[in-house]
Amino acid sequence: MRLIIQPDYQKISQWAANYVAAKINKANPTAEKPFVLGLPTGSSPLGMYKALIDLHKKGIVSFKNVVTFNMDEYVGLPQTHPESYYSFMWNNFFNHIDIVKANVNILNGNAADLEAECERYEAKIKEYGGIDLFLGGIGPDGHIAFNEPGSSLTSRTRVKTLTTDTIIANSRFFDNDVNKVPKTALTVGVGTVLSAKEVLIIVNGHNKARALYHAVEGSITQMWTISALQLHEKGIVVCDDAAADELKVGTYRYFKDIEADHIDPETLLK
Ligand SMILES: N[C@@H]1[C@@H](O)[C@H](O)[C@@H](COP(=O)(O)O)O[C@@H]1O
Repeated sequence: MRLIIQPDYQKISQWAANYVAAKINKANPTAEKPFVLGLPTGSSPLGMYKALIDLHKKGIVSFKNVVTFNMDEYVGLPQTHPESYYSFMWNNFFNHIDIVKANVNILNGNAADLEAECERYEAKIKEYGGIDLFLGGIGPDGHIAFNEPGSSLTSRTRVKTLTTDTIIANSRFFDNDVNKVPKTALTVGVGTVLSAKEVLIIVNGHNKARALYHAVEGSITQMWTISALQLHEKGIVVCDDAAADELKVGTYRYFKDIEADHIDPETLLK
């Protein structure tokens, strides 16, 4: 696992955006062979989306031949609801770049048959030959997508019941009213994320420090589903100093030291 520690949120957002843009450019995608990107919602990736929009506006990256698969979606929330992940993605990212609408894939939380919807999603990812780069954030309890504590580390896309912790955390988007937060969601599995060729996770803020500790220094456990990233060949975590608060000083210095020799993705964009 690579752990990139940056001083603040602005820096991690820019680092992640540069990395994504450099990957897309390197792949030189075409309509026949698009670059397949897995995408998260939440506050963690917002800065990266802004930075990617900026890179697009400067003509540094194009999403024309990029296919996206979102991680998750609430069940039963109308697509047009301002807090649906569909609205989030179009408002915060897709409306501002040159993505082709048909290349955007978001789970349909209003499908008549939710299980069939999940199977369709996995099959479609396979049709594209898998996800090239899966981006993500984590919850304070270490969940990735909506893979709550106790989720199988080999799970695939399915319906999940949200924990009280997640419902409380996400109520900030629903007038702070837990009763307005959907109780279930469709989510890719931990196994779906781990099947991607590469995974990049953004972690910021002190409230994620315990989760980051479990991700980096803890044992692999279903109770902190992000810890499964330790099994991935190419897992990258980009975090800010505040999120690194629970790491051992030695761990912090170790990653700072070995990352010092890595190429800054910004240089790949010039
Ligand atoms: N399903 C999403 C996750 O994908 C996200 O990582 C998490 C953290 O959100 P935030 O980035 O807002 O802290 O929230 C939700 O539960």
